[in-house]
Amino acid sequence: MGNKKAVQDFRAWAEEWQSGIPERRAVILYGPAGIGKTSSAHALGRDLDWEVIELNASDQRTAGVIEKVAGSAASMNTFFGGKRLIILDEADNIHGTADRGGMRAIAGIIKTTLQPIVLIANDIYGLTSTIRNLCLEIKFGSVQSRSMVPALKKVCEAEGVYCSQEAVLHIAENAGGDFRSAMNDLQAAANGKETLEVEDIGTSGRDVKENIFKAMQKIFKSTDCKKALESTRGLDESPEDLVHWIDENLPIQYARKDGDLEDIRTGFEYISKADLYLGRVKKRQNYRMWRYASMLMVCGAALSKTRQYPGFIKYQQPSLWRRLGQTRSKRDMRDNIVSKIGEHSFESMHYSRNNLMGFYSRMLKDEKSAVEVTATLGLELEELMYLSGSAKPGKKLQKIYDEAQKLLEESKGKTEEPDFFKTPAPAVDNKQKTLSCPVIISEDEKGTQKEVSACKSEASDPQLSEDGQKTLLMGFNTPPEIPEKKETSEIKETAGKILPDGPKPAENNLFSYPAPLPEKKPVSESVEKKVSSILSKKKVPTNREPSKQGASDEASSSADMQDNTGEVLKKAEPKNQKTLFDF
Ligand SMILES: Nc1ncnc2c1ncn2[C@@H]1O[C@H](COP(=O)(O)OP(=O)(O)OP(=O)(O)O)[C@@H](O)[C@H]1O
Repeated sequence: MGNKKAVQDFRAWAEEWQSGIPERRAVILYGPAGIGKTSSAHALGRDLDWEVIELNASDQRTAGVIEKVAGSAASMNTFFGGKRLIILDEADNIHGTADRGGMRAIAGIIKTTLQPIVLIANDIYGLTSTIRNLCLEIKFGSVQSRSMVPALKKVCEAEGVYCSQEAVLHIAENAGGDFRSAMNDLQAAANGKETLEVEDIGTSGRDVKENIFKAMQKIFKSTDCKKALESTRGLDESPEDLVHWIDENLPIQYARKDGDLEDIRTGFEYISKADLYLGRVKKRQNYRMWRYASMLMVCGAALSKTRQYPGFIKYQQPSLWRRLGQTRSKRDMRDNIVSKIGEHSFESMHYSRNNLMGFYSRMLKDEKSAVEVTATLGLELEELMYLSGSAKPGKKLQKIYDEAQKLLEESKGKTEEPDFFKTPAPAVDNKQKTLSCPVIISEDEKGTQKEVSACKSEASDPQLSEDGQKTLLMGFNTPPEIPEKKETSEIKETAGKILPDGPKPAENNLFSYPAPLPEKKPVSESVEKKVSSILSKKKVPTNREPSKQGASDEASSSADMQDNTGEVLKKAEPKNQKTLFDF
């Protein structure tokens, strides 16, 4: 129903597929919701007897999923040689965290697909310009209410409900060009009825989008706060959207020829207070505070006028939304580049955007590094333009891009990164090996002692890569491997025999570790000092001999303490090792 021209173009594109591969392998059907875009795609598939595969917004549409489902469907022929129509519904919503990389994947598939692809979108600017350039764009318009009437009547007949002409007309007009809404309204109104009159619709009629304009009128033309609030209650707009409507239209409505801005100023003060509440709602997730926000924005705007503003005003949709829609593809492109940088540098999106993007952009200034950066990140020509800050894809950029593609072709199959980003392998010298592989004394079966490296031989050691590069694990002082059968005391003994130039093994003590502490005084000294100061104050014997005159309880406890400290002092060997006392 309706959209004749759009349907014709769509059909013509499909006919091209019947006889080969058309120049544009994919089509974008775009326009408002509920006007038959998805239905047209399915109808086309049925008319031409094509198999249909649909990926809609409820499916997770990451790059991986799209490549798996649409990619393989696009590159394989059907069993009987017919075509397979791939429908990507709500394609303008493929963004954000979950669908990251999805747009790139779609662009890649469109370039090489052997099967027709249909992208469906409400907002064409929600798609990247790369995708838009690859596709044929077909615009679908709202369905006119007079076109809806026969279709609604047909549905009534099929359902065995009598609908009066006025009732059907009323539903059609109320739908605002959205046939899905009209059908929903018809179903809601006719539910459980055999006849449907216009009065039945009055109560169940939907609050269509156009009502926002009526609500604007109530807010700006009257000073009745209650009525203004009521007009916003049944709207399909949350206070977060409504505030943009009021913000956009307040200065239009309260503009005065004499240039007096007082009413506008007062109105904006209320809007800003409402905005504070909206912020709190978001932060605390306390939606009860929406009522204060609504009250402030609606009543504030209505009561801020000091005089009446008669005459017709054409209320506007929030321009912020339009601007966001227009810049969305740019923001998407930036996020795509940032995600590639993040992937390459193992950094977050946030860090990559704020700290790294500038560096990568500078690397594009030198032609040689630009080719390598482009290849390594897998930049598209448009992304290259964005990152280099060029408005047009000049010859220089095109050359960089082409060379990067060549580089990628050449490195296909190789797993290595281009040299530019390769980390040079550190030289491995014998000294390093000695440090990381302590030598221990081990005894063979005959009781002969031998010096043995704690690490396995280089050739058989999995921690050493082929080119002799050290792995991460090797960089740390891992305690030497100890044969399982040995008792703990034996292990300690073996550990004690570690040669002086090798690192000391960590004692199995929660509070000690073998790292040298050069700037700190040796623990034992400080403990000794403390203890001797206590002892000198208490004047107690310095050994375990019992006091001849009978030591006081206090003194004996000090003696115990000294004894214990002696233990601690012993444990504190070697001197620079940290102990419990240090904490
Ligand atoms: N022009 C039309 N002719 C016939 N039926 C239509 C038309 N528009 C919408 N419908 C009916 O409305 C319902 C919704 O249509 P459809 O899903 O095709 O809309 P859409 O434009 O793809 O909307 P959205 O953008 O929300 O996906 C379908 O059940 C379809 O039968």
